[in-house]
Amino acid sequence: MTNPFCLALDMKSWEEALRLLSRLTPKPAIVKIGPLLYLRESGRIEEWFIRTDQPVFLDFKWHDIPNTVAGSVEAIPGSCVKLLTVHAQGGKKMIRAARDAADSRDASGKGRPLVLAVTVLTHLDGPQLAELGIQGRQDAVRRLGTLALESGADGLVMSPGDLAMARKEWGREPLVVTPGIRFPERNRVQNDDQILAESPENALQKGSDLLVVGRPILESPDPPTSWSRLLFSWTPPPET
Ligand SMILES: O=C(O)c1cc(=O)[nH]c(=O)n1[C@@H]1O[C@H](COP(=O)(O)O)[C@@H](O)[C@H]1O
Repeated sequence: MTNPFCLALDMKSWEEALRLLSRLTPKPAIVKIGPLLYLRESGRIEEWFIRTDQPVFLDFKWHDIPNTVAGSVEAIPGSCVKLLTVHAQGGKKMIRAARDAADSRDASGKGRPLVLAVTVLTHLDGPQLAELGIQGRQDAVRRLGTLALESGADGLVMSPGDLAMARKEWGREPLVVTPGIRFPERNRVQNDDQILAESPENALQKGSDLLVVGRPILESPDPPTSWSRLLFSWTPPPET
């Protein structure tokens, strides 16, 4: 990765997405495309997938029976998708099916997307988790994360508030991706649903490998300046 930043393209039009991307320097290491944009612009996105060399994080958070998830991974067009998501709650067999399908893409020359397992969604607070029968967020992240890593997931998605526990539990090795990033000095986004959000500085310091950032850039009155602010939070490693 050229930098530890993923831009979530959660907008309604593909033109808007391309226009925003063209204004950002340096480019995000990877751009995230999920249902919000894909379902509106699937035709153009699929064409772009075939010809782009921009790394893509395809975020459909699959949570289905193993056969359906494997078939969905196989169906991804082109070879630009480097990261994809499944829900850890889909269970061992589903995660393994996603990983096997990712491996078989590699065998057929399409490259191997890394399979990320979403542990506990970053909007779920204590009362909502209790309604789901889950007592204790970090305990659930630990349990689901271990299950996912043992089932072939390459990495985990979690809130930055879970990072300290994650690095203690699994060490530096697994790839950990964190949405829920907010600039403390300009923390308001519309309908904000992230709990345990952290500044980019804190998330990096606590050991996040990839920060997923959407609305703080998309809703900024000046996206290039907000993007520079984000980049400024990161110290590139010394060149060897
Ligand atoms: O898998 C994800 O990317 C994801 C998992 C999660 O638990 N929480 C979460 O917010 N996300 C995604 O991360 C992005 C966060 O966007 P902002 O809250 O606008 O910065 C959105 O595209 C979400 O779909």
